[in-house]
Amino acid sequence: MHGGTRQPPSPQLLLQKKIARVTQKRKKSSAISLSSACFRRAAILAGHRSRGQVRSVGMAANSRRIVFVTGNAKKLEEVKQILGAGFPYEVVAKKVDLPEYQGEPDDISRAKAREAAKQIQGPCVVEDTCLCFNALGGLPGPYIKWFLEKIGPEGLHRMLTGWEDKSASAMCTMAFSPGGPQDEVLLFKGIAPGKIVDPRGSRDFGWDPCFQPDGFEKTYGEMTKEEKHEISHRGRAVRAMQEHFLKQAEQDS
Ligand SMILES: O=P(O)(O)OP(=O)(O)OP(=O)(O)OC[C@H]1O[C@@H](n2cnc3c(O)ncnc32)[C@H](O)[C@@H]1O
Ligand SMILES: [Mg+2]
Repeated sequence: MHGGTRQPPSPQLLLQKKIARVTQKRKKSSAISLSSACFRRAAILAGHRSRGQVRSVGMAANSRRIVFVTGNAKKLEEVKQILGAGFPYEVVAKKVDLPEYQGEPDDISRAKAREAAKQIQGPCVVEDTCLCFNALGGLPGPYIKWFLEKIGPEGLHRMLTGWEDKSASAMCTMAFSPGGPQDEVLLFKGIAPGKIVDPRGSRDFGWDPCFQPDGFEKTYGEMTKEEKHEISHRGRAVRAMQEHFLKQAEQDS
């Protein structure tokens, strides 16, 4: 027996329990596919569609699947790892090179999701990642891809020579489009504060070796995937999206 003070269950544990509950319910219900119900529900909530109109959109979506549109294999790998085996939908990847939009991160994510939905002709999820340097007023932000491509992780670190403030934040925005051009896009965000350091660790994925999250002595590049996902921008955003879909699935089952 312990002395009475019980730790509250962690958000991760609560999420796992929810996944188990929804998966169990899904097994019991053969009448309707959860993913189509989920997509319909999201479209009803998000768009301005009647249940009848939405039914056809839901049915067009492949049953029990969420289409994740990205041109980046590493992102896909991480999203699948974060969702884990317990997620009641199969994540299907569609490799499409989407335009790199300019502007504010939320607007970019919405435009990207709408374009992806147009190209694949149905509901889908996209994600956009920003790396924002506080000394530079948030830049490179959504343009990090080009900076990384041209100057690499060393160059990103060197960009802050002359600035005392090395702090930065990594931001991931997952965006779900129910499929229609006028449908509202749902956004799920995850932010990880940290700092830009001289690169250390694996160079397997983007700017991982030069980003050290707050509270850790390791860069993303030095962390195991599990360590990274626990606290990363993507881990946070994907779990927020996962909670949303599980809630919808629970309500619809
Ligand atoms: O097709 P999409 O999904 O847009 O894939 P992308 O590679 O073009 O991705 P972004 O437009 O979101 O640009 C983000 C850049 O940051 C990199 N990146 C994204 N997530 C990262 C992470 O967790 N760790 C390190 N680098 C990352 C990625 O490789 C890109 O160079
Ligand atoms: Mg991109």
